[in-house]
Amino acid sequence: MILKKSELIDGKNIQITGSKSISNRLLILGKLFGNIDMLNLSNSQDTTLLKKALESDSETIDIHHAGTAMRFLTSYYSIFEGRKTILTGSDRMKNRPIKPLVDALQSLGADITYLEKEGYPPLQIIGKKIEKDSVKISANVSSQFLTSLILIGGKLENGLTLELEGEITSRPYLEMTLKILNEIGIKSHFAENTIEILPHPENARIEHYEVESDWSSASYFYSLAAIGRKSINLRSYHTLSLQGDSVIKEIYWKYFGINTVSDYAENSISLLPEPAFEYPELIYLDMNDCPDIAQTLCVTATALKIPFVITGLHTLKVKETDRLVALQNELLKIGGKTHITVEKIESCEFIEPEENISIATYNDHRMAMAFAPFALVKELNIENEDVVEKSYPEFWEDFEEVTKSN
Ligand SMILES: O=C(O)C1=C[C@@H](OP(=O)(O)O)[C@@H](O)[C@H](O)C1
Ligand SMILES: C=C(OP(=O)(O)O)C(=O)O
Repeated sequence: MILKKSELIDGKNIQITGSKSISNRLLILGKLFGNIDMLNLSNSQDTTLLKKALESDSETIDIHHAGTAMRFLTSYYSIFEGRKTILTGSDRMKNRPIKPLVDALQSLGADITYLEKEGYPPLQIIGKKIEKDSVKISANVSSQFLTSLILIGGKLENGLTLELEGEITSRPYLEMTLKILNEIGIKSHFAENTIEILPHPENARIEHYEVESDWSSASYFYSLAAIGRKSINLRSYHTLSLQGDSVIKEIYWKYFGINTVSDYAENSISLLPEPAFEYPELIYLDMNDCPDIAQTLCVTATALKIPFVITGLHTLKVKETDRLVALQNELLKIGGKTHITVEKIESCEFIEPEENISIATYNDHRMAMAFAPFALVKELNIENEDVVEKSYPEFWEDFEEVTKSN
């Protein structure tokens, strides 16, 4: 899809649907502890796939590229007594690790077999009653493994205690899980390297839940506002968010002068660029807590030619693609020479963008959405633009709504 050189239109309103992470947690919890009537559920493909899986009686469940669905369903089917499930996904999913989660579940007594490569999907899972109540699990590969166990913890007779090994990655996602549990009445304790989930008290549940909109999706509008220096209004956002990616407010204020002003009555926020903002000489950030917005930030900084050093990114290698390599390849096309390590990306030099820019997207929705705002600088092609549907199916309509080509 060619994005012509564009400018931002001032003051447009965009409604983004519910957080994919919150929606996916609620879908699993609803199945385990009683149906939850959800407002503003995410319309992402990942959430739709999870919802369909939970409604399906088929033996084979294919969750395509949906990482959280893959991980959350592994524990869910492990305790689904009497159900045999073949849980599989896309080729990429078959190369995204799941061993720490499967090891933990097996040591709790679950019956899980690898059907192809050891340590990776597809899995055969025979659901059974889990009697044990404590397990060790490595916490530095993906927080989704821990969330998966936490979600079923309250369903086990004696609850579940997790002993986390190694550094904890993507921590706000764990805190989100525990806060949602608390909202439905399941108590937990998280101190140092131990997470304890108490058994679910009988009858505790929530019937209705209004999901706040997705902050990772909002990040692309922060990037547009930062590059285009015009305002955008987004709904439905609250000042207090369960999502770690809401830190985008602070990051884009500090480094790009984008002020986030909330309208409480409307549940909306306005992104207002500070006039005459002085850009920093260097952006130095650890994004271990918010890995999904790293691509957004790297593109904004490159578009504005602000040098950056971003650390804490070791999980990017095992997401929809190796995001560090993908970023390095594609940033070069828009004029950003970078150096990458296993957990870091830093800019080295800004050069002229290519004459005919064509951004490869590597089956990764966030590559497409993160690079789109560069159209405010120069025309570019986004290859396989449909990838956005994984998290934000109407992204291109919304992008068109706030921009006009010139
Ligand atoms: O729990 C979640 O909803 C998520 C956790 C994060 O994954 P990792 O913990 O693997 O970094 C994040 O990248 C993903 O998009 C959603
Ligand atoms: C990493 C992501 O998703 P998942 O791991 O759930 O596939 C994402 O949405 O950026």
